Amino acid sequence: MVLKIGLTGGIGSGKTTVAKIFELLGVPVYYADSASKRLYHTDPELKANLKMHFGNDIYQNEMLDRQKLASYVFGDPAKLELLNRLVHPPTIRDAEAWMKGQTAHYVIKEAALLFESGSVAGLDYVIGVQTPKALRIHRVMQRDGATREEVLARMARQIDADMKMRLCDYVIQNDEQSLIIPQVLALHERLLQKSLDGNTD
Ligand SMILES: Nc1ncnc2c1ncn2[C@@H]1O[C@H](COP(=O)(O)OP(=O)(O)OP(=O)(O)O)[C@@H](O)[C@H]1O
Repeated sequence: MVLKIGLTGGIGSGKTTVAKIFELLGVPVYYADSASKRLYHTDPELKANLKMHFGNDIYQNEMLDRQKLASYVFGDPAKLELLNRLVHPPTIRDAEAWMKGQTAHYVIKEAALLFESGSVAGLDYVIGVQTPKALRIHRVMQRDGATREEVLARMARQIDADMKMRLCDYVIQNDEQSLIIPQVLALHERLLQKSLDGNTD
């Protein structure tokens, strides 16, 4: 059976880095964030909803003006929540359609807001990537050229990373003392076995 696996973690925890290692092992990975960016342009219902709630001018020649949309939701939790409520359902549907077409032993859906969006429903297991907050802040500042305050503001919009880890079935440690490749390999073997056994317990 094709197991459906979620992969999540706090901002900058290393979700994408871990997902790329699974991809090297031949595991198909759905990246929810980049999928939603595609759906902004390709999903007619989402486009209509965004125009209705945020104004026609967020699209210029049918291309989303991401900066304008970001400026509308920045610092406004209610508008950000509305945006998430509009974007998550089509992304969940898109992920489900993508998963149905896969034939691997297991597939991975990588999503920062796996629990917040409700998209955890329908998944067999969830893997969390756990990284100390100070290291996450440092890595995102380096990766994005962002200030500490900008990173902290992004983190404040997600549920606490440690709480997320308690909701996961498996946790990969991505601190400076741990190597992630052996952890991914060990998990890969376990998940292959579970798929072969038809086991989702
Ligand atoms: N084990 C590691 N050693 C060194 N650098 C790492 C490690 N894991 C991740 N990084 C780096 O930390 C940064 C954040 O990692 P990554 O982009 O994978 O995190 P993410 O959880 O996908 O982030 P976001 O939530 O912002 O999408 C990247 O620049 C990545 O190269």
